[in-house]
Amino acid sequence: MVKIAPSLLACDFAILKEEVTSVRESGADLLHFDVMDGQFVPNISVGLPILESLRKVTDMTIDTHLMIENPEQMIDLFCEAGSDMVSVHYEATNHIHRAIQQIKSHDKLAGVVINPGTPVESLSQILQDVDFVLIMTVNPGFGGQGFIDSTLDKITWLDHFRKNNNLSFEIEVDGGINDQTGKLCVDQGADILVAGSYYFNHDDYNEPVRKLKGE
Ligand SMILES: O=C(CO)[C@H](O)[C@H](O)COP(=O)(O)O
Ligand SMILES: [Co+2]
Repeated sequence: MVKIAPSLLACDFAILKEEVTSVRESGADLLHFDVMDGQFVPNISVGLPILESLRKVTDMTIDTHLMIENPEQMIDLFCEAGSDMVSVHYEATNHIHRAIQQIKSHDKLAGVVINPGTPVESLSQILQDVDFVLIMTVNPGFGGQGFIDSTLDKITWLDHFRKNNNLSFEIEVDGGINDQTGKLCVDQGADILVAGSYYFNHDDYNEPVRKLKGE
């Protein structure tokens, strides 16, 4: 069964605790936490103080997506602040193995992310070492953008790669996910669907979870 990860970027931060309670009750599986530094992406979002507060009010798995330059400088802090999963962009570091090992040294699940313009084959040397791969299906930096169809082939490629090499990393997708694009991704082998605007635009959060899970 596919896992659903609402992206808190689209929630109402003024009532974060209530939002997180509603997300849990909706049957979602993970909390996706987007960190933007204004350098790697042209936007700034939330950081360590919000993550620490979030950790205090939920036992849900927190999936931290670091859209920041030089992630090695911040990985320890984001692990210690309460993340359960941390992903770093392949494009943001010259030393992806070091960054992945740094996350794992905290006993956290480690993921690598690629932008829509980055070929998925670039990941072939790191796939043995990661717990999950995050395929960006929009250019990162903003919620509410349209799904880029050409990213679907990357999911297919990853699904074949893991089967052919007996690997068990999960495939997560992020950006422009709704019930239709979500189904396309799941059909290609995606295991985790991140949904921001589609999820939080519903009055009843049970509905997007049901639809994204194809129920
Ligand atoms: O990483 C992200 C943006 O860079 C977000 O997770 C993503 O955009 C979710 O928002 P939406 O579902 O509205 O596209
Ligand atoms: Co994200």
